[in-house]
Amino acid sequence: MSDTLVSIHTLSALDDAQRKALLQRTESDLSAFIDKVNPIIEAVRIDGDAALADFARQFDKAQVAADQLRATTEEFSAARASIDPELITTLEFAAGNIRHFHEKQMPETLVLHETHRGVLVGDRWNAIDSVACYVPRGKGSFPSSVLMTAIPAKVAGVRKVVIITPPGPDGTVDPATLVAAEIAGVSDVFKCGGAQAIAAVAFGTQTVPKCDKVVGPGSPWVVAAKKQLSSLIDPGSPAGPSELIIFSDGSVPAELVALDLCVESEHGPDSSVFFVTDNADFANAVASCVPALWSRMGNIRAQYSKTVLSGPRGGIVIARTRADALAFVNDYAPEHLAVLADNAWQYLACFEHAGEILLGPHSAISVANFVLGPSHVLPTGGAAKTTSPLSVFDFLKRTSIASLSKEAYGGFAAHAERLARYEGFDGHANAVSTIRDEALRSAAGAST
Ligand SMILES: NC(=O)c1ccc[n+]([C@@H]2O[C@H](COP(=O)([O-])OP(=O)(O)OC[C@H]3O[C@@H](n4cnc5c(N)ncnc54)[C@H](O)[C@@H]3O)[C@@H](O)[C@H]2O)c1
Ligand SMILES: N[C@H](CO)Cc1c[nH]c[nH+]1
Ligand SMILES: [Zn+2]
Repeated sequence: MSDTLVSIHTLSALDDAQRKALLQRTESDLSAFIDKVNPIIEAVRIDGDAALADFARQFDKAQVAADQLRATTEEFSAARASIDPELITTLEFAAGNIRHFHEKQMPETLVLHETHRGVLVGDRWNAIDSVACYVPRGKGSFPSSVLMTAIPAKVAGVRKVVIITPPGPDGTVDPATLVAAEIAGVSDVFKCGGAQAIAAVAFGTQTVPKCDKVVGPGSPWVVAAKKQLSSLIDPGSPAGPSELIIFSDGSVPAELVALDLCVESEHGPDSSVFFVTDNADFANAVASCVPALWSRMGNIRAQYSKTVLSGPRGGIVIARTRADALAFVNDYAPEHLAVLADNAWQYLACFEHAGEILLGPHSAISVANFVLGPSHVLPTGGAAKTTSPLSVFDFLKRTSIASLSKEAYGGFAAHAERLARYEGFDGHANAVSTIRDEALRSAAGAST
């Protein structure tokens, strides 16, 4: 049994600075990563594929020749042949649910409202041209992230969807990642990861195409590179190290909370995972269940989980009152929020900021991570205060559409002219003055 203890943070005992520190994530201060990714970005800009091959050797311990960065059709076939057919069935099950959820999310292509007689205003939605989906492979492989990024992009209608993912030491892409790409309908998979992969799709290299946007989760190296390259490529919302807050009033077994604490904390030492409650006895019961669960995990995963749950970015937060507990969760704005309570729906209105809210003891975080339907790519680092989960809307943009009839025009032109004159724009004003009326009249006369 482990002698590591789960951190207990008593909210009422913290001063402002300590409470603020509890809200910090690894990605709250990226300066150390930014210093290191800048030369990587520059090398890819100058040397393209050759730099990608060098960095694969350096960071992924992989031998990938500069002219072999693209996964071949033979590699796709070999990947399919090498994995358990039941895993393929599961990937297809997940893909079906993800596709279904995102198809339901699609807006009407053209939405128009008649705000005055003869005045039509509205929105037209259409897809962006190209997107790169980053699929991590540092502390594990993530075929689920292929499905969670590429399927919403395809449903939205993006013409060019590519995948960038670090090669393994044998120089190939993780086989389930390739099969997931095939299931998602993506055939362009490139063997590059980390900051260098983000630079590759931002600049374009001899092999990797320049893309309009990059989405997908990643380590702080990836998040830092997205930030540095945001003037060249749309970096989407940050999806950095995984985060989870579990809220419970104590109406479920303590072991359930402990099980879920071990979910996102096993991603890596840079994750952030808390159980927040106002029930101190229940908190202690949860803390005492966790070590037995660590002993049922592999060494590396248990070590990551211990590091997170016994450190400053994890453990149990005990609030004096229910309102204090809920306020802490909203200040934190977690990526995932699990509400483990018998009557979980009663708390929904209390939570304003979270990437995802899972209600009730059967809405398991692991089900949502892998197969439920909504994307597991969610805003981290507090970005859930202003941004949303990855969805079809990340791959769509709106254009305002408007049309005025001849009859409606008159009711608007004089007002427009008045404001134009006030703002000092003669050209604008003339274009809706009697000069336009005369031009329109003479055009009408010419056509009769
Ligand atoms: N927020 C979300 O939606 C979401 C979803 C899934 C996963 N995640 C998170 O994604 C992350 C995945 O991280 P990962 O490490 O497994 O894979 P990763 O692919 O993001 O990172 C590995 C890459 O980082 C680069 N790297 C490693 N060490 C480096 C160094 N010293 N200098 C420069 N570059 C270096 C290498 O290029 C390597 O290929 C995890 O933190 C996980 O929690 C988040
Ligand atoms: N928890 C991740 C999102 O934060 C998703 C994931 C994929 N695999 C395991 N977990
Ligand atoms: Zn996870």
